[in-house]
Amino acid sequence: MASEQNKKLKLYSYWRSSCSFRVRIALNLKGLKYDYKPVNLLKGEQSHPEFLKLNPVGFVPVLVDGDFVLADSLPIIMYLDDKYPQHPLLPSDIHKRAINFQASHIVSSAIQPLQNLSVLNYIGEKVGPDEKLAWVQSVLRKGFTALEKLLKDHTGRYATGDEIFLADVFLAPQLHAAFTRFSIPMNEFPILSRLYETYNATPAFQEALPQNQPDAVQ
Ligand SMILES: N[C@@H](CCC(=O)N[C@@H](CS)C(=O)NCC(=O)O)C(=O)O
Repeated sequence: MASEQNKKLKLYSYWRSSCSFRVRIALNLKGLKYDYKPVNLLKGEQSHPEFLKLNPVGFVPVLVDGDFVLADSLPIIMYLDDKYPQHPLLPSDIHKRAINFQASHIVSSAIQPLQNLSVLNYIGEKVGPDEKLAWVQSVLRKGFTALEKLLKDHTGRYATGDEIFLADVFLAPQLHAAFTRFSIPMNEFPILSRLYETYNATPAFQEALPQNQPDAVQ
């Protein structure tokens, strides 16, 4: 039954999309196989009419489970967590659970939307191409400073203790982008840097890395 269900899962993803990367980590943690459907954001495939039928807002990721179509990484991950209980992504302790949501939301509302491709293209056109990196770095530093403060009383091997939860699924892609693409020095953020090293040594995260996806451009 489980393997029949797994065959139906399709993930519309772009290799460098941090939001897609979150879902890939969740799928890997739960041991779910899926068909990878590449959407080339640089070619504007997210705005093609066929893709807009799946997600009218024109963003990856989109999960298709049989006839059910779901967009946006948080609802997708929560759906997977409800449907596939193996490796729960939310702790049972209500405070730890709330901290997981807070950390995830810092990434998904105070960082990622401000450095999305469409925002950077707009800044590049209206303000100037040289301003893009400075803008992203200021957004990352503000968000990461908040995350360091939030996590210092909760962190263990992973963000909120010694088990992998939602906060880790959201943090890993953002840290990867910051440290590899946007030249944020790792030594500015010691807790986040340590977590980043741990994620890079954890198979479910390694397999979800951008460079390990079928549409990766090396
Ligand atoms: N809240 C959404 C955001 C989705 C999103 O911003 N996706 C980006 C890639 S990480 C995208 O498709 N960008 C295309 C564009 O800006 O045109 C989620 O978490 O999935």
